[in-house]
Formats: sequence, C-alpha cells, structure tokens
Amino acid sequence: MNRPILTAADMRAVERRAIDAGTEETLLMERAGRALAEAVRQFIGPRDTLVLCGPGNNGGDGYVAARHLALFGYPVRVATLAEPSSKAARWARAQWDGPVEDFQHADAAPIVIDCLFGTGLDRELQPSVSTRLASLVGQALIAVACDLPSGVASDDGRMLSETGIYDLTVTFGALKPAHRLMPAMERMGRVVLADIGIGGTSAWFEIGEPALPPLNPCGHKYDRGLVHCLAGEMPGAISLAATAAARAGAGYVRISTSRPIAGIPASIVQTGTAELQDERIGCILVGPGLGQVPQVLTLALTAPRPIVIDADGIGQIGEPERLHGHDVILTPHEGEFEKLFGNLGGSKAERASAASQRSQAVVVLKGPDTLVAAPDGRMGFAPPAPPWLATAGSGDVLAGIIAALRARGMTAFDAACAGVWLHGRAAERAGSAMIADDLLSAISAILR
Ligand SMILES: NC(=O)C1=CN([C@@H]2O[C@H](COP(=O)(O)OP(=O)(O)OC[C@H]3O[C@@H](n4cnc5c(N)ncnc54)[C@H](O)[C@@H]3O)[C@@H](O)[C@H]2O)[C@@H](O)CC1
Ligand SMILES: Nc1ncnc2c1ncn2[C@@H]1O[C@H](COP(=O)(O)OP(=O)(O)O)[C@@H](O)[C@H]1O
Ligand SMILES: [K+]
Repeated sequence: MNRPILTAADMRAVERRAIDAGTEETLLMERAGRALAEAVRQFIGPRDTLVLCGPGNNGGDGYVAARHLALFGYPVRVATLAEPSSKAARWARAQWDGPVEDFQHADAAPIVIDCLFGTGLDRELQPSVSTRLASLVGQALIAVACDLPSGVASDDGRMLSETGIYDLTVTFGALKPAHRLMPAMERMGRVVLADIGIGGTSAWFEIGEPALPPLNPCGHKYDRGLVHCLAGEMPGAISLAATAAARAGAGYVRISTSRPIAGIPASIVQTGTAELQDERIGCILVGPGLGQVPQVLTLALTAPRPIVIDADGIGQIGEPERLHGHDVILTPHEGEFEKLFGNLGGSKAERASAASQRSQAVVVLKGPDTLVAAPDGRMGFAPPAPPWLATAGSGDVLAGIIAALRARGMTAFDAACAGVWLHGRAAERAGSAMIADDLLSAISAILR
C-alpha cells in the first residue's frame, strides 16, 4: 500500500477540515499524545522519562503523552521551553498535574521525549536550545521524537539545527517528506505512523509493495515482455542489467552487442544487430556500460518504444527537451542528474519534479532517499533501503528491473516505483555483505 506523504501545509489543511467538520482539536491532540505514549511503551519498558515540551501543539502532544506514560507506570518529569501558546496546548498543559521544570535546568534521563517543535519549526533553534537538546538526546538511552526531531525541516528534510540521533520517531496522521528524505531520515531511528483519525490524499506518497502484472495463463514469452538492451564499451554493466531484467520477469531479454559477452545466462539472447523497429519490444534499455558511444543512444531514440536510460546514456542526452515525445524513464544518481539538468535549486523533491516536467520523462533520482517523479506531479518516495546498496553495479540492476516491469506492461511511473521497491527489498534480503550480482538471486527469491 502506498502511504500518503503530506507537507506541513497539507497536514494543517487536513486538521482544519476535521475541526471544521466538528472534531475537537483537543481530541486530535489527545489521540496524538496517547499514540506517542503507546509507541514508547511498545519500544521500552518503564524507566525515568523526561518529556520536553515546546510552546505549540507539538508541546501539547508532549503533556498528553506525559500523562499517559505516568498512568502506564513510567516515572515521568516534564520540562518546558516556554508556556503553551495555543488553546489546545494550554488544555493539554492543564491536564498534566505533575510539576513542570525549566528546559535549560532539567536533569538528563534514560528516556527523553522531544516535543519541542514539529511541523511548525520554521527557523533554526536558538543555539542555547539546540545545544541543550543535543546534550539531553546524547545522554539518553532512548531518544524519542514527537512527529519529527526538533531541528528537522518537515517539508524537505534539511537540518535547521543539529540535535542528535534519535531511536524512535512517532508521527501522526501521515508521513511528512522529512521522514523519507536525507539528512533528516537517518536521524529518526524507527519511524512509527500513528492513526489519529485524520489523514489526506496526496500526489506524494511512500512507495509500498507493488501489485505486479498477473501472468496470462495462456501467454507466450513476448506477452511477458521483451527487453532489448544495447551494449557499449563495458559489457559487465549491461550484463547485470539484462540479467536483472530476466529475473524480474521479462519473458525475453536480448542484448545487441558487437562482441560476444561471456558469463551471462544462456537464456539471454545476444545479437550482432540492433533490430529496434521490432514491435514486440516492450522496453529498450540503454546506458549501463555504454561508454562514449553516443550514437547508441541516438539509435535507441529512433525506435518508437518505451526506453529506460541509465548511467552514461543520461550524460549523452544533451538537452532534456530532446526526450519530448518519447516514452522515457531516466534513472540518474546525483552526478548524472546534474550533467543533464544542471544545478537546479531547491529541495530534492523540487529538483526531481522540475526535471521530470522539463524532460517529460519519469525521473528516478537515486540515492539513500530515492525519489520517482512523474511529469504530472506525482512523486514516489522510496521506503528506507539498506546502505549496502551503495555498491558498484547496483544501479545497473535497478535499471534492468524497471525495464522488465515496463516491458511487462506497467506504466512508466508504476514500473519505476515498483522497481525501486523491489530493488530495496532485494538488498535487504541479500544482506550486508552483498555485491550487486547477489541482488539477482534475491529478486528471484522475492518474486517466488
Ligand atoms: N496537524 C495535525 O493534524 C496535528 C498536529 N499535532 C501536533 O502539532 C504539531 C504542530 O504544531 P504547531 O503548528 O503548533 O507547531 P510546533 O509545535 O511545531 O511549533 C510551534 C511554534 O513555534 C514557533 N517556532 C518555530 N520555529 C521556532 C524556533 N526555531 N524557535 C522558536 N520558536 C519557533 C512557531 O511560531 C510555531 O508555530 C505537529 O508537529 C504535531 O506534533 C497533533 O497535536 C495532532 C494533530
Ligand atoms: N546510502 C545508500 N543507502 C541506500 N541505497 C543507496 C545508498 N546509496 C546509493 N543507494 C542506491 O544504490 C544504487 C546505486 O546506483 P548507482 O549510483 O547508479 O551505482 P552504479 O552505477 O555503481 O550501479 C541506487 O539504487 C541508489 O538509490
Ligand atoms: K519534536
């Protein structure tokens, strides 16, 4: 299931709609604070706990959580940065009948719950606040963030202030972009999404497990998709990509190559010619190991078939507008992205979206926080993938998986999202000592 990802403004609008429809704001806060306390209880048993409350509704959630944790038997202290400034937070503060200490002077505790700022953070913390918060987070056995670590910019994942590494982040209603973007994502620990009875839809979402096209019981190999790969100067990369395409369920994988490539499955057909006018081709794959032979990309763009362009091929496109009228998926890492689109300003999501609109292609902007952008504004955010995916050849495997899914009949955007999901899960399965080749058998195991 794809989970919606909402900006701070989207989230406020959702909350506003619920309140206008008769839901009390304090009820939402009660549910959020209770969910925060429940998530802490699931994570760690009773120990001395310090809840840090800010002036807004994030702080309000904190007073509610403190009350519930005390009921669960946790020895709880509350420390405040400033008195509540919103009506709902004042209500939550009034429900807390224990003492309230001063944030700067509160003693450290094994469990620290940061409810200073959430989606309302709009500037860096005062240095005295970030230093103190980082010290409390650093001394804690378990550091928990309410909605977001205070210091994270919700909409783009930047760190407005550094406050340390958390073990658990509990968010409400919907994921926010920062939960799936670096550098914020790596500071959050486990992210738990709690249902508080509100939520919205969005063109932005976290990519969930895909529904792959069913096999036609009476189908033949071409029904399952023909992927035509174009080799270049370095055959290893296209071999990996082609094998990944075969493992990801393409019925037929073919490589055009000027010299035989050793070591690939015999089921992958090697041909000396490039018959790209073949209507059975479900997807052309060009770029992995291409080297400096731009005429191969030009050849690929003469065929009126869907194309995945990866690696060296991306740098040879020239102007993104050259792709207009073609059915293209681009799979750049940051370096390849900059070669084609230049130094676009803005957040990663804004850059991916602008690039997709400019090229009219689906853009898979890779990294530890891969994004899949469509020209119409849809954006898939990859669920966290293990860092050992950063190994030579793993991008080639991703390109091959996506080409197979495109050839199997998924739309360009759906194929790219599904490919990113499968690639990440294959890496989890392959384990931390994997090399890119190991992803191939892991794909088969997942699709079993
Ligand atoms: N939107 C929703 O649907 C819900 C939101 N809830 C909570 O409400 C939070 C958002 O609450 P608020 O909008 O009150 O915002 P925050 O509580 O995040 O921030 C409060 C205010 O602090 C000020 N501020 C921002 N950056 C600052 C800085 N660096 N130093 C000092 N002051 C700063 C701003 O004026 C901001 O409005 C969410 O993160 C979540 O925890 C929950 O109560 C449940 C429902
Ligand atoms: N730190 C990381 N954590 C998780 N995934 C990563 C990380 N760094 C890179 N990746 C993923 O690994 C793959 C690397 O692809 P790419 O940069 O094209 O490498 P190559 O050209 O060697 O195949 C991409 O899918 C990318 O999203
Ligand atoms: K917080």
